[in-house]
Amino acid sequence: MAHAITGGHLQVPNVQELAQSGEVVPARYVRTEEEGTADVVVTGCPLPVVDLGRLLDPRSSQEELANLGSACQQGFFQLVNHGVPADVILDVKRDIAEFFRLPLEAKNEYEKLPDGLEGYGQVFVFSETQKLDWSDMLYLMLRPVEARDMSFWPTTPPSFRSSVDRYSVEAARVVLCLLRFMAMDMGVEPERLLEMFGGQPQTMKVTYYPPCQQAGKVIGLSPHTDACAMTLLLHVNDVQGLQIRSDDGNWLAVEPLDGAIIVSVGDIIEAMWVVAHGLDHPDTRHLFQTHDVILSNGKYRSVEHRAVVHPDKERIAAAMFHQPRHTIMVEPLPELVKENGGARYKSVAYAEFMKHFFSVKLGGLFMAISSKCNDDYSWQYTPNAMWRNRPA
Ligand SMILES: O=C(O)CCC(=O)C(=O)O
Ligand SMILES: [Fe+2]
Repeated sequence: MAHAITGGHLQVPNVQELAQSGEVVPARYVRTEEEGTADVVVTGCPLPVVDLGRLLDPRSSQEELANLGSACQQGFFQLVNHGVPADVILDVKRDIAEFFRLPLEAKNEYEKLPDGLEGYGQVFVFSETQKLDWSDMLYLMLRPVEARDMSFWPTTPPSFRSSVDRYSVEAARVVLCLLRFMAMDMGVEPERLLEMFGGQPQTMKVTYYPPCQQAGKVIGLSPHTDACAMTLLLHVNDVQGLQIRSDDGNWLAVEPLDGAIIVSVGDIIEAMWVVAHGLDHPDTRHLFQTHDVILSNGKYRSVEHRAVVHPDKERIAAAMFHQPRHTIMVEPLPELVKENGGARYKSVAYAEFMKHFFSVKLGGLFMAISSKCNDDYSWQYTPNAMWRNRPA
């Protein structure tokens, strides 16, 4: 099943080795102007800042909640006072950086299998002609804990596993906290939203961007939105490269505050917001009957972003992706249905919802992402339950 779904990722060269060889950058990595090298990049635009300490403090919570809501509508923000102990962050950064310094043979002990996602290597290469990203990655399933495949977890440096585990716990805590406040901002019962995130599926993708002599001609990570509910992004070293698409089509270069964690709203939160409020959105409109669609004023956004590389410095970024439970039904939250005059919506299995959402958005890429879930989480397609109409 997983094989049929992923279709297999094609083997491509290790980019770190390629960079070290000093050879001319192969044509498959070189982008044209149409492929983004001529895009306008705007610097010096700070991302919104959300203060978790202020959210948690009853004296400032209300004010900060409004700030969170507006940051989520922009899609990206930096989280300060997140409460993740400094040593947890330092340890995970140090161990990740050390892993990528290992010789190739040592890193390849954790090599990704051709039809899998987890492990060390390159992902999402489906065609011989596709342009390639100037990066390697290590991808691990972190939560639920029983879904971990330890054969992909490095044992060098020796503290790698415990550092990642400790950071995973902290990231999950922060996400739970943010979800609770997001629910308040959306006007839905926090427990109702949190229930969808029980078990808190979490994966980590560490991306290693080697320096590149032709940095302006390659892309470290192609433009995309995150196929998850919420991402926490940690800059493992001090080299910047994240860029966010602004409404006018230009790229905003992100310069995070010291110690901040970058949070991005993923496609699922955007979709849930769509479902919760019944927004008329081109990506999901086909999931609803026309008469089910009710327009609403605002929404959270999952914003396109990309990563560029530095001419002479390596860059490492660790993204923690958070998902809802895989067994949920995506359906309008009852309180909002009530608020919206008892509108009728279809309930749809999360798996099917995602399949449709991403087949529109990513041309099927999601199916690759979900493949591991099929094996480990008993991801169920229940075709008869998918499109049932709910009575008002
Ligand atoms: O490297 C970065 O800053 C971005 C990483 C990212 O967007 C991702 O892993 O999805
Ligand atoms: Fe991303």
